[in-house]
Amino acid sequence: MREEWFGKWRHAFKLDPDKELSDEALDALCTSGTDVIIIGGSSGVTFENTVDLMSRVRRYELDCVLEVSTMDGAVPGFDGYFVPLVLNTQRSEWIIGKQIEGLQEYGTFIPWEETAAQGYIILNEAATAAKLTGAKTDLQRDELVAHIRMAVQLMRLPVIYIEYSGRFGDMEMLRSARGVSGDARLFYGGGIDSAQKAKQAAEWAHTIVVGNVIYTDLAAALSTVVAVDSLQS
Ligand SMILES: CC(C)=CCC/C(C)=C/CC/C(C)=C/CC/C(C)=C/CC/C(C)=C/CC/C(C)=C/CC/C(C)=C/COP(=O)(O)OP(=O)(O)O
Ligand SMILES: O=P(O)(O)OC[C@@H](O)CO
Ligand SMILES: [Mg+2]
Repeated sequence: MREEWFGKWRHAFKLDPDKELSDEALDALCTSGTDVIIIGGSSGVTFENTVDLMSRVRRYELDCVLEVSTMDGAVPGFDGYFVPLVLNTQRSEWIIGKQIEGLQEYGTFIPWEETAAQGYIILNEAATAAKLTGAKTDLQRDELVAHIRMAVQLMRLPVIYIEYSGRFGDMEMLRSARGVSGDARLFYGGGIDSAQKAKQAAEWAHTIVVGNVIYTDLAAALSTVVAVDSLQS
């Protein structure tokens, strides 16, 4: 299997174009030793606020990739692109509908070597993304495993994203996910707001993603980078 452009990341900060971030905070994040800045959000993402944030991150050496979550927010110039598909919803528009519309619009311009699908499994009912997509968040362990087998073995998705955005998730669920993640990279995000939680999640996920705490407690956000440094992938 070829080495993917996201294949070595252990830690990512996710920045939301719809939220304010000072230059000082951005500097601290971009020089923290994190592997990548992911730009993405599930609401209020526009072309303008995405370009603005991208150009601010571009002042640093660090890779900067976009999770495309709205048609408006598909902006050229990133190092890589993720296209999310929500696997645990019955609403097909969030599995392939919007993505096909996106391909109709931008298909010719997509840098395929640096573009990958992410199989999202959203497990926190209070997350904006869960409400937006009508995700079935109360999956039992065997249902989770079946979703991941579907994604990895049948759909051959390169990334599985266990999403608890807004709260720290069930690490036993994450452990089960890792057990069947096969050749896919397993991303985990949700409620990581300390070095200890970062370590716990990084025990099972290939890549941990830290989002909301950036905007409430920058020092705590920064402490999550060092916590993963000391672990093997
Ligand atoms: C040259 C050029 C134009 C380049 C662009 C190339 C490119 C790759 C284009 C893609 C075109 C395309 C396929 C577009 C489709 C876009 C689209 C609308 C896809 C649907 C995505 C989707 C399933 C969205 C649902 C929500 C979701 C899963 C978002 C992911 C991010 C996320 C969960 C962020 C967390 O959100 P947050 O706001 O922080 O949430 P909380 O409030 O809970 O914290
Ligand atoms: O914002 P938090 O809860 O850290 O979650 C990170 C990320 O998974 C959001 O998509
Ligand atoms: Mg958020």
